Amino acid sequence: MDMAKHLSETELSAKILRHAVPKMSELKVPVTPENYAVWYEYYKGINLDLKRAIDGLLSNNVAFTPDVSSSLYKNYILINSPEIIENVQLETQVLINSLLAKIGSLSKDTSRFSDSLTEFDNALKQDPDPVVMQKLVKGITSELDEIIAVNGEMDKSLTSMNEEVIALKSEMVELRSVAMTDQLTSVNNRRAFDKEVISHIDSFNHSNFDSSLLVVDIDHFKRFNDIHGHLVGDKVLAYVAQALKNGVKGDDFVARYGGEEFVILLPNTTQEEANIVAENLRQKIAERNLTIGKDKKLPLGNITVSVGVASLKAADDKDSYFIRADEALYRAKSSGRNCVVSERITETAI
Ligand SMILES: Nc1nc2c(ncn2[C@@H]2O[C@H](COP(=O)(O)OP(=O)(O)OP(=O)(O)O)[C@@H](O)[C@H]2O)c(=O)[nH]1
Repeated sequence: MDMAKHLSETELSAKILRHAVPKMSELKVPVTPENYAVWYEYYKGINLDLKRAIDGLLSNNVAFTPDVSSSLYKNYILINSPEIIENVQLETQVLINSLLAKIGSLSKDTSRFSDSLTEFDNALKQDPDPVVMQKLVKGITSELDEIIAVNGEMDKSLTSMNEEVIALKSEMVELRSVAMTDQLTSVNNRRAFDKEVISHIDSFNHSNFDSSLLVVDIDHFKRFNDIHGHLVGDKVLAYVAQALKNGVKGDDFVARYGGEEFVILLPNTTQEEANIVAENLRQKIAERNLTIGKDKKLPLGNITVSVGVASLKAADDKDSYFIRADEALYRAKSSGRNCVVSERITETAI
């Protein structure tokens, strides 16, 4: 085989090492620099006389005794290419260094293997004792097996860690949604609104767009509680929340601000457009005659809401924005309820 073709020096050294060391071990040839030089040259395929000699020995099943090895070294290496020993040592060191660099990036489980390689590298530099070299090669082989096994385990634990992370992520998403949802009405809660309005104002400051805010309050809600009890009051709250949610677009953000008060953030909506949205919501809720009881025969009467509208201004923060809409709501209540009032005090309907 001619390994010298198409390979870089390091690739070639690695390839030769992978063939030479097991073969030497199989033939019980100690891994000394001299012996390794012989087998390195054999697998490199350039020293044709040496190749012929070894192939002849192999096909005749001749044992590679120390004498046989020594005469191969003297007759085919020392005579033909005495510089080969130095080259082999150099190339082997280059190979070991590149292996060390690769292993350095793996886990600490492989650090023992890296220590063994360093030891092997040092031994090579110091004209080593064959017995020590053989022991080192054996050690490296068995540690390599161990690393392969450890890496298999590592793969498994990485997979299960990955699964745990995915499960944890979905739990986090669920928890986040519970933390941001009003349990009674299933719309966003006050905390979610505060977060949303802050990021909304932040985007507004970066790229000026229209934004409007509705504050919606159920009229005389106390009466529902007083006449029908808190449980019916809760149902009315849930009904109004869903009516608001169903009455706006996907980008609009409906939240229960507290008690019987809701807020709706309308991105890309002018105040005039917001007035129309608010008026539509008010009408839809007012039109419906709610009934309660087992067979839904007990009339609950009409539910009405009052709405305050404000539009976002450059100097606004979340509080000033809300306060202007809430002041408009206060005026709507003062004007007789069941109406929409914008911050410019333009009443649109009763
Ligand atoms: N059932 C129920 N009632 C609530 C809840 N939160 C607040 N309330 C009640 O909502 C009522 C609000 O009453 P008020 O603030 O006087 O307002 P109102 O009766 O709606 O009157 P106006 O807003 O002036 O039209 C109070 O009776 C609160 O107890 C809730 O989660 N469930």
